[in-house]
Amino acid sequence: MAMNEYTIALAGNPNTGKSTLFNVLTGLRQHTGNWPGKTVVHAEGFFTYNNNRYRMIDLPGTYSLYSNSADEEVARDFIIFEKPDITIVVLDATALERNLNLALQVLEMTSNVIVCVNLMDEAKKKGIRIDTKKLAATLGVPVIPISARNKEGIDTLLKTIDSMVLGKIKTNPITVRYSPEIEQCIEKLIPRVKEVIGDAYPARWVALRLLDGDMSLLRAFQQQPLPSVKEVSIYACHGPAKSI
Ligand SMILES: Nc1nc2c(ncn2[C@@H]2O[C@H](COP(=O)(O)OP(=O)(O)OP(=O)(O)O)[C@@H](O)[C@H]2O)c(=O)[nH]1
Ligand SMILES: [Mg+2]
Repeated sequence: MAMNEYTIALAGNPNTGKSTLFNVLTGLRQHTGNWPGKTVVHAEGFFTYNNNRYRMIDLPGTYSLYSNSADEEVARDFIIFEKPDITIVVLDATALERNLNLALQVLEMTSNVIVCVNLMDEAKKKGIRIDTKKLAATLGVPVIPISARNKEGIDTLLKTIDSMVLGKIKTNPITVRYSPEIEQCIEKLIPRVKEVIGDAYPARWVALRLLDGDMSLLRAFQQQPLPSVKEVSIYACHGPAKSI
């Protein structure tokens, strides 16, 4: 029987152990180091588990997925346009608050997310305790504590990946709510966004990016085989125009 192939993207802040996890899962030797910005373009590797084949993409480490740098655009475009079956967000257990920012951004983009809280060994040494069950309930996606360097938690991660691609795990990602003014704009924009780009992209996230004036995202959309997104951008900048 032919194996199904699924794509998994690894996202996270710089230096959280993404490449270390990539190497553990794929058996490859993607270069790792303890300084930020190591993975510049994404690397690809493969592994099989429970009769499924997985293509892993090690995305560059970023603090956000707006359009501040080439790295952020690479990571953003992969998640939005390549639509990985699963995005694993790798967090540093010793800097959870800062790292969760990126996790929330990914959860606005896709619901197929597994959060890995890495460097649990370091957190333990520092006396940091993390209630991963509570975090999972709050975020609405699985949260797995791991130590990639010590290969701890990998079995649970693999089982969770397997359950997710088989549809046995239904996620319910938290929705970040903004000020009433912004929420009103989002509400107005969403139907227009859906009209232009259809259901293939997360409309709420696109609306938010438009409200932020993210021209780089518009350019990325214009390179996709889609109707022009000009109308939506005009709407985002000036409110409802007569011609729309
Ligand atoms: N103590 C400990 N160190 C880890 C663990 N996982 C990774 N590291 C170390 O953290 C450093 C960064 O790891 P990388 O895998 O290069 O991190 P990265 O997220 O790929 O970094 P960028 O590509 O720059 O975004 C390396 O020195 C790793 O050995 C872990 O579970 N525990
Ligand atoms: Mg890396």
